[in-house]
Amino acid sequence: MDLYFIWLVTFVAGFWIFKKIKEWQNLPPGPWGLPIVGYLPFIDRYHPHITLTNLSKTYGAIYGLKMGSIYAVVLSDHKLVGDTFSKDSFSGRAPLYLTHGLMNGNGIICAEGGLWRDQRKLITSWLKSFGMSKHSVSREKLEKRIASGVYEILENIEKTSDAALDLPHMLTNSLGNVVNEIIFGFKFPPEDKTWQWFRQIQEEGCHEMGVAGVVNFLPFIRHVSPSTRKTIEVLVRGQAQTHTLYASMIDRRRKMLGLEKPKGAEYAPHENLLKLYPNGHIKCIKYSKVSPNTEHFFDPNTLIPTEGDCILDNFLLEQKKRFESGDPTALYMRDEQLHFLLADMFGAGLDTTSVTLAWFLLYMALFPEEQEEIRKEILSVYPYDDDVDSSRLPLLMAAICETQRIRSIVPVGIPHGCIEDAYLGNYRIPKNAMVIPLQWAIHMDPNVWEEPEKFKPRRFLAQDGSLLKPQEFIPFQTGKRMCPGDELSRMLSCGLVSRLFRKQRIRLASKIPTAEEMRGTVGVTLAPPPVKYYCEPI
Ligand code: HEM
Repeated sequence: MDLYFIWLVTFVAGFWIFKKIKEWQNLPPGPWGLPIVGYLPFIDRYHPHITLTNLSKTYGAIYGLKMGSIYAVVLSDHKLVGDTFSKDSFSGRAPLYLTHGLMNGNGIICAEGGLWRDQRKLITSWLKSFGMSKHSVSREKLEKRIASGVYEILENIEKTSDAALDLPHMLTNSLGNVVNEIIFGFKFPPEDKTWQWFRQIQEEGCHEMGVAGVVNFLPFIRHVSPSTRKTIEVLVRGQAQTHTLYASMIDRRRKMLGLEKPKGAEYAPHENLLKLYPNGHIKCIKYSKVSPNTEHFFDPNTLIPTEGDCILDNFLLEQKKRFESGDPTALYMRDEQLHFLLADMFGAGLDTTSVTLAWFLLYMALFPEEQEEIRKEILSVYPYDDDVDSSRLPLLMAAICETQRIRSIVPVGIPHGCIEDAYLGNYRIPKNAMVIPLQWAIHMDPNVWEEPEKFKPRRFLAQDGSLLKPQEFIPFQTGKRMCPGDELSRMLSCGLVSRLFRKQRIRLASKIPTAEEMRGTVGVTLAPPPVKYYCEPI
């Protein structure tokens, strides 16, 4: 009996070890790491995309490595990214602490499964109906909204003659109001304190999320590192603060539409936030890791409501419909989800577009001859100040594409999560693996792009002068979760730059950034060095 038992245990253990070795053998190749932390200590904290790109030169277009508690698979070939991200198995999000832990799978960026599919369908169709598709009837209306935001910037520039301007900051403020109209249905008044506060929370949040990178992979770090604990505190409080602002916008927009909050849609913190200050004012506190906390009171009635369609109204109307009809998917339309969705749309839409434009302005100031050529194109196609169509300005669009290639604003890409055990070719990808589409490696591959470190907008032009879209160019990624705001961002960038360049010539007021500064600063996005500009009227 004893012998039989020993034999059975040995057999089961042997089988288990054999199975594990087989599984391990089928994983993609990759570097060894240390126990617990994996390869994390060897990744350049400030330029992780460079370390990962260098590894792809050793291990190939697909490799795997342990990053703390997470197994990551890195893809550095556009075709592999396309094939992988078109599969349902890879449509999840990586189980990172900051995304899963802080967002709880709410919103759209961190959502998965039924919630994600439902919200993505809604967002895509709403964006289209607002004019964000090439042949939409409402496109003209959207162009006009964008134009009005741009005039605000131009007026501000004209007012500040001869001064060195923080142009990216000015652009973000005005662009932000266009995005605010589309998402919330409100604009902030010019120079509004609460708008600055809201932007600062967003900017510091984006920066801190990058800095806190390691906590994503080793969540226990927050219990031992006071600095990481403080970062998380700032992020959590910042989130609560912005939710206060959303709560007041939701309340006001609901009243404007004459809607009641459906029973079952309540979000407890929302109710409490609005009860805090009976006169309806909001206490806006700015928690910071780098400066003392500040506070001010905000009267939501100062927000300027807009006429056009917005995501918030569409959500509220859909919410009413689903709750009234007893649709089981009403579950996806609760106020809690709405708060996270608004935050996602604002963050995804504004930060990405303004960082892209900030890099673009910098390259335009560094390459004045390209700036002149682009201006010539704008003035020849649109001699009068008309609504602009990006397809008629190929050189301008080529320069924007080249900016997005040479400085991928999300250089490691936005990772996906593997929702079930799956295979890529012969490699086994385990459930919960993080799949990284390494944009930097793809956009800087010398086998695809000649002299990849050189800024050459014309690489995006065909011989007949039309705009080329090489398949290796994936700033918005590809597949099931591809950015739904790509067309909006093109419309915003083109609408803004074409009007700015027709009126102003820009040049650097700060000293030329060093090669090191031109590498950018990694947060959620790769930010350019902060520089100022002179604008000279044409
Ligand atoms: C230059 C500007 C932009 C860039 C480079 C960019 C890039 C990206 C990337 C790389 C992703 C991840 C896609 C994936 O997971 O496979 C993404 C997702 C997303 N983007 Fe953008 N984006 C930009 C502008 C916008 C704008 C203007 C909006 C809308 C207002 C927007 C809304 C979103 C949303 C909602 C998602 C999440 C999609 C999902 O998880 O299903 N983005 N974006």
